[in-house]
Amino acid sequence: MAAKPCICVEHVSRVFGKKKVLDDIALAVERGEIFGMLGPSGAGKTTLVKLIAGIDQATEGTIHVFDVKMPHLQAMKRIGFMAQSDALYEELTALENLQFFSAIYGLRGKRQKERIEEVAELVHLTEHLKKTVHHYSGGMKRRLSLAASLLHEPEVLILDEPTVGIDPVLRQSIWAELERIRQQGTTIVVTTHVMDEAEKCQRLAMIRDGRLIAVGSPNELKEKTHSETIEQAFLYFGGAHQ
Ligand SMILES: Nc1ncnc2c1ncn2[C@@H]1O[C@H](COP(=O)(O)OP(=O)(O)OP(=O)(O)O)[C@@H](O)[C@H]1O
Repeated sequence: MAAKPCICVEHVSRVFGKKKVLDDIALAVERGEIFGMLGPSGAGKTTLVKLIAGIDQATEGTIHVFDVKMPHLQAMKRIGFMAQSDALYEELTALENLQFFSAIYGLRGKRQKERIEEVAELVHLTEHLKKTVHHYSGGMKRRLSLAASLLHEPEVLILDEPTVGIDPVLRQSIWAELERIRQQGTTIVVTTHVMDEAEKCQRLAMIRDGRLIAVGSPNELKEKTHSETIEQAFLYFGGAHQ
């Protein structure tokens, strides 16, 4: 029997006022895959990942993570979430921020120190930990947010545009790291606008105007549409061929 999906989204809609931002979304994310969500600005990607992370609630439909109906506090402790806007304390140093977040996740003493060193190294911020976040560049804040989401080694990692404002070299090393933690069994959901990042995902969901227009591996999506690039495939599914 096939293993149950790690994340199961069934008939999910989200309405804000009169606007249906997500419309009848159904998808399943397998354990240990990097699952990308691709779509233009305003498509509904952030809204969907917030529902999966349990920080917002669907108007209709259900979301299960680890077989638990979201939102659920215990399940949320096993999830790492990196929001699009950095939720950092600007007046504190980077180190104090990481200490604060690790305390929330229940990391203390030696383990806390070790994890802070590991995640800081990973995002190349070791030399800058004593700086006040207020003095950080946009890219440094993104890297610090990513480090914070990794502190407690979550089983599911949800990243909303993690590499915006990050230079290409560091972007590559962050993706190499995501691949490494995936191989250790972490399930990763990531939203992106960047086509070469989409290629690095095991599977992709293409989202437009709150609807799921296609799901599959990058190769499947390209083959199905006789496209050479993910961008062409997206345009095809979005109706550009009609
Ligand atoms: N709290 C809210 N109240 C009202 N409308 C909202 C709210 N949150 C999101 N929306 C609307 O929902 C739509 C989808 O937004 P969302 O941020 O999910 O898109 P996105 O695909 O993540 O875009 P981007 O790539 O620019 O981040 C937008 O039209 C947005 O204005």
